[in-house]
Amino acid sequence: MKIFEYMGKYDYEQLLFCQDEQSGLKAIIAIHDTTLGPALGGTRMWTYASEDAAIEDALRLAKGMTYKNAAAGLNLGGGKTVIIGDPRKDKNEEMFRAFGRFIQGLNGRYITAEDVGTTVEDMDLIHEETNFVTGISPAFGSSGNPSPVTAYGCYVGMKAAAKEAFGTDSLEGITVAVQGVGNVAYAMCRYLHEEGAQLIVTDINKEAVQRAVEEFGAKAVDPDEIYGVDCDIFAPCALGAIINDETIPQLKAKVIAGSANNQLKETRHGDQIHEMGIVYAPDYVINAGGVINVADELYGYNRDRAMKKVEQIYNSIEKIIGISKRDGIPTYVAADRMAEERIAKVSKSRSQFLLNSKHTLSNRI
Ligand SMILES: NC(=O)c1ccc[n+]([C@@H]2O[C@H](COP(=O)([O-])OP(=O)(O)OC[C@H]3O[C@@H](n4cnc5c(N)ncnc54)[C@H](O)[C@@H]3O)[C@@H](O)[C@H]2O)c1
Ligand SMILES: CC(C)C[C@H](N)C(=O)O
Repeated sequence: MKIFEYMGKYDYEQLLFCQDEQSGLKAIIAIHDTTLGPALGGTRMWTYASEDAAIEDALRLAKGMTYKNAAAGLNLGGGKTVIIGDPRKDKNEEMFRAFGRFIQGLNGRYITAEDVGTTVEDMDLIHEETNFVTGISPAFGSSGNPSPVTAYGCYVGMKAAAKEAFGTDSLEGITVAVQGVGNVAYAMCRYLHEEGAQLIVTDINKEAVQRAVEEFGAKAVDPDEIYGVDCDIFAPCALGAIINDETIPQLKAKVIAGSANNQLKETRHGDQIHEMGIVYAPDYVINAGGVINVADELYGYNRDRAMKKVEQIYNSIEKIIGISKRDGIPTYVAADRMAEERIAKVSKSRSQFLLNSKHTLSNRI
């Protein structure tokens, strides 16, 4: 991979490779943009097919966090970490403590939290070495696992998208096909079930499927079948790049609204679903509940305040659909514009000179 070429193309600030022989830590921290503030983004632990695949994932996810944080109105930039390894077998205390020390070395440029493959317990270990970590245990006055809050944000965002497609935001009697019933989707399915939606689920983890079948009366299908099932809403809640050339022709849903990051394999796939009349809730807008929740820790965690902000995801999705219709552009473009405009405006307002302790004039203060 031509790393500098890629970083230059999308204007990344920094990419760090962190290695600790004793614990087996191999981590890649990507910082995309810190115009709005320190980069906040989770740590993913995953068995990547190659080092290049891990680097690309870290970079793509970090950029997504820049847009997510900007669109959510947070004063935070975008970054992400991937740890190469199997979260079921390769974790140990030393690994997360070593990782915490690397984060501490960045002196606040990057703040981490949970993502796929990492847990509150892992964040607590990182917290032994640095304060630049969120999503730690409620025992520390923190917000804990972000997934249930992400799920709530997805649920309200899905309702806003449904209103556009079906004329009502009630999900009663609506059929939702859910890909991946892990931490976020399990909690999201509970909201959907309570509102009377019919669920079709799939997961590569049979126990996760069984739980959804037993608790929510969901119908189970094989992983390859989920794209083509008869449904009103498709909710991608596993990994990225699942809106692609193979899956789009199979889709019967009128709405795509789910928690997965980087759902569009390429931007042209966003154009394609727009032309098909599918209402797409942009991934980083609908799944911002978790980051909104953990970011509140930076001010001293207040759950009511955080949940009020998460409720706003409904309005954000409505606004983006409005811009998309007004300007005749796909929703993913409308969301990108919203985020980019905010970053550009803040960048401009911060361009004036401000004296700090390092400047030659500082002894005149
Ligand atoms: N956890 C959060 O707060 C949060 C916030 C924002 C975005 N997200 C994104 O939402 C997605 C889900 O996150 P999560 O925390 O629930 O992760 P998770 O690991 O708990 O759940 C993902 C589920 O998807 C399943 N899966 C993986 N590949 C699959 C496939 N090919 N077909 C079907 N199922 C498959 C896994 O077995 C797992 O059960 C991820 O893309 C994550 O980045 C999560
Ligand atoms: C900060 C975390 C809650 C990040 C989360 N995994 C996301 O992708 O938004």
